[in-house]
Amino acid sequence: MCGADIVNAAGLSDIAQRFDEASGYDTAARIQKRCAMELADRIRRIFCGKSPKRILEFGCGTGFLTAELVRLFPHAEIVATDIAPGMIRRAQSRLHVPNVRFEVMDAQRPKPDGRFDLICSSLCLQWFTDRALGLARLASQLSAAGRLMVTTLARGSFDEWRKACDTERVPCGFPTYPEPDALASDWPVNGHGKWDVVDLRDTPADGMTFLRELRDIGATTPALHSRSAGIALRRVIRRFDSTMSGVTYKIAFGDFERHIPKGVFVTGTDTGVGKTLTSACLVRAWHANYWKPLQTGLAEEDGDAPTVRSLARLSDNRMSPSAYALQAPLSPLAAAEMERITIDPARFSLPSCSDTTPLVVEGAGGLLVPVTDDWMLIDLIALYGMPVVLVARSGLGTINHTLLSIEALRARAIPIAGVVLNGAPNPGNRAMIERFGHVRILAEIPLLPSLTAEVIDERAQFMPPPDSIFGPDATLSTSNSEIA
Ligand SMILES: Nc1ncnc2c1ncn2[C@@H]1O[C@H](COP(=O)(O)OP(=O)(O)OP(=O)(O)O)[C@@H](O)[C@H]1O
Ligand SMILES: C[C@H](N)[C@H](N)CCCCCC(=O)O
Ligand SMILES: [Mg+2]
Repeated sequence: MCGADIVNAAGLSDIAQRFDEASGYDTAARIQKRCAMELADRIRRIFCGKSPKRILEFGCGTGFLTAELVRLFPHAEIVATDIAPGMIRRAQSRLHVPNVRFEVMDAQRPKPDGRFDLICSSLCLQWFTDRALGLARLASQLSAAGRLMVTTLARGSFDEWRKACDTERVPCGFPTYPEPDALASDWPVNGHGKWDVVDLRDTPADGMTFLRELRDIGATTPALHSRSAGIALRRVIRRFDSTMSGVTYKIAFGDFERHIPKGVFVTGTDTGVGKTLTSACLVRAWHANYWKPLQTGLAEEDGDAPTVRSLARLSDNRMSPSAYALQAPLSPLAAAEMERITIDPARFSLPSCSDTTPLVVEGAGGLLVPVTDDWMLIDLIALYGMPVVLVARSGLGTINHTLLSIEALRARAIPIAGVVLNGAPNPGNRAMIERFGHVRILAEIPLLPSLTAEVIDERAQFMPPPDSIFGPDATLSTSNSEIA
């Protein structure tokens, strides 16, 4: 049950309130139970004997799937969430096990909570108002090869009811559920997903029972029970009862696996801090490809890609065009608004890269730079999951900026490869950042007399070897305690 929309006096969204009041859920939810069991069996087969360490379930309802997860993975840490507090209370009353933590959460805005090896949900996704964005946010919390496994309603669900409504020329009141192709296009860009649709038949006693049971599970939509629909509804029920023998649920089973490409995301404590310079050095040192997904300020400059191409002597086939190339020297959101463009953050597919050719991605400005009304640059970094190279000035003021940036990255469990200090060497600041940031200083770039390809050739020799970032003994900083 998900989907923050209109919020009532109790602070519950409209959808949350309906599920909060769905008192008869368990008895009416025959299909929900069958879906949860089938999804659990698919999860069992995918993990075949191995147990995910951390599991996030969203839209847990009264805990059908949660109970199966506990049975399958008794030693996993399970975080079971739902947008409706009433559902959480019922699930908690059903499941008293130490390895399950129940939380009220809107799955469309999942709160950062580390990495999960499995994120799963049964019959909740259909309540998302923006499925692609919601899935991208959830997939950002998957571990390196983590799985996102869900069920949702697909086109053709309740067609028997729709036909009765069409015959009686009455609006059917159900949303138009997506075709499998539409579902497929909503998979996040940080991995590979597939869907398959299974028909589940349900045989409620009659049309009135069908509607009442939908209400009992909180799954109805306002149009079905508005006053004015009363008379017309009785005609539809008569039509349904006289022509139909049951209801089909087209259940789409989704299975998505995260893939973290071999590369780094170069971000900084600020704009103008040396991200492009560092990117050019890394590209040169690693023979890497380069991408600048979000470029602004083209009214005043050529942009970072041409700069990296020239400084790192990069051929065109080693670069990809920016997803958005904007004129104003502003944040991507502000620059896009000036051009009446809406940035779609869930569709930034990474350019191809390979194990032999890593990818260097450069951000725009610092971490909390707005890209859309509810998507920051740091969310893009979390989505890709690549280790971060944080570029910071070397001089006074950098300790605060750098530790704040590290704190923001840690809060989202984004791995940090290390910090590049740019400017006149400052051993004191370096020591403070290492000591309080628990990060490696990957390189120090002094003030350079000029920026040429020859200077970059020379500086590239001081960059860390790729194996120290991507190899089996890579030391990425993932927590304040130590360099993992
Ligand atoms: N160590 C250095 N020595 C000399 N010039 C430098 C040095 N570092 C950066 N610069 C210059 O400072 C300016 C900003 O550097 P750069 O473009 O790399 O910053 P950035 O973080 O990529 O900025 P943006 O946020 O716009 O992408 C550039 O003109 C660059 O040539
Ligand atoms: C224009 C500039 N060079 C970058 N491309 C964009 C920097 C955005 C910074 C937003 C901010 O933190 O105030
Ligand atoms: Mg730059």
